[in-house]
Amino acid sequence: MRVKICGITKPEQGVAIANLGATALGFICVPTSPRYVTDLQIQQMVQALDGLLIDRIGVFAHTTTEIICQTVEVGRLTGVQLHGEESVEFCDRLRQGLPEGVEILKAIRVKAATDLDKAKDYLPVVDTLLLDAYHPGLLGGTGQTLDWNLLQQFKPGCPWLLAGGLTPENIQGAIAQVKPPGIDLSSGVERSPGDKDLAKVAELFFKLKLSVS
Ligand SMILES: O=C(O)c1ccccc1NCC(=O)[C@H](O)[C@H](O)COP(=O)(O)O
Repeated sequence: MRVKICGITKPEQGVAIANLGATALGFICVPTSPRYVTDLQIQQMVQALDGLLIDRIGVFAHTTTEIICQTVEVGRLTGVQLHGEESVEFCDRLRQGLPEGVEILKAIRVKAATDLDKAKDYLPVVDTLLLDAYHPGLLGGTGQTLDWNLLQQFKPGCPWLLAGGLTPENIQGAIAQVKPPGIDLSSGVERSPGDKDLAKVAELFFKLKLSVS
């Protein structure tokens, strides 16, 4: 299963989380976030990951394709997550500007079943969908779960990640109920915003092993 841990701000925590079994790390490139990191910080964190096989995803919202492409280059990112209200056309334009092979993930903040229909519009222009909880004042990292009952029939025809309020405590229930191909966690494995709790990350991977065995 794909496991993305998002909101990494410290090189040593990124390396430790990669070694615990994460398949992707997320770096928040949204200046209003308490987990925001600059291009240079991403560069240093990615350098510390050299030799480790792990996806490196920049998380953006409401910015320009030029800024995204620059961060991808400076930070040697393997993927870009769009976490705002980016349109299908924007994703298409971004694809033209990105180097070949860079993954595009589109986050959909799910308030109602109609949001899942909207998700399908992005299929021609993105590689992966990420379903997150809707919050009126925050874009992400909210610690809130979405209504998993809405996802019983969600089979978009592309890879997707379940996000929103996942923790070592609720992860087994989420997997049993939703059966997502991948998961994304941030605040559920943190001491404070941007400061990951490695004991919680280890507990997460322990619970995941129990879920698949
Ligand atoms: O995490 C943030 O601070 C953030 C800010 C602005 C846009 C996106 C953001 N996070 C995106 C993520 O992928 C989080 O992992 C996702 O929202 C789940 O967060 P959580 O509910 O805390 O597990």
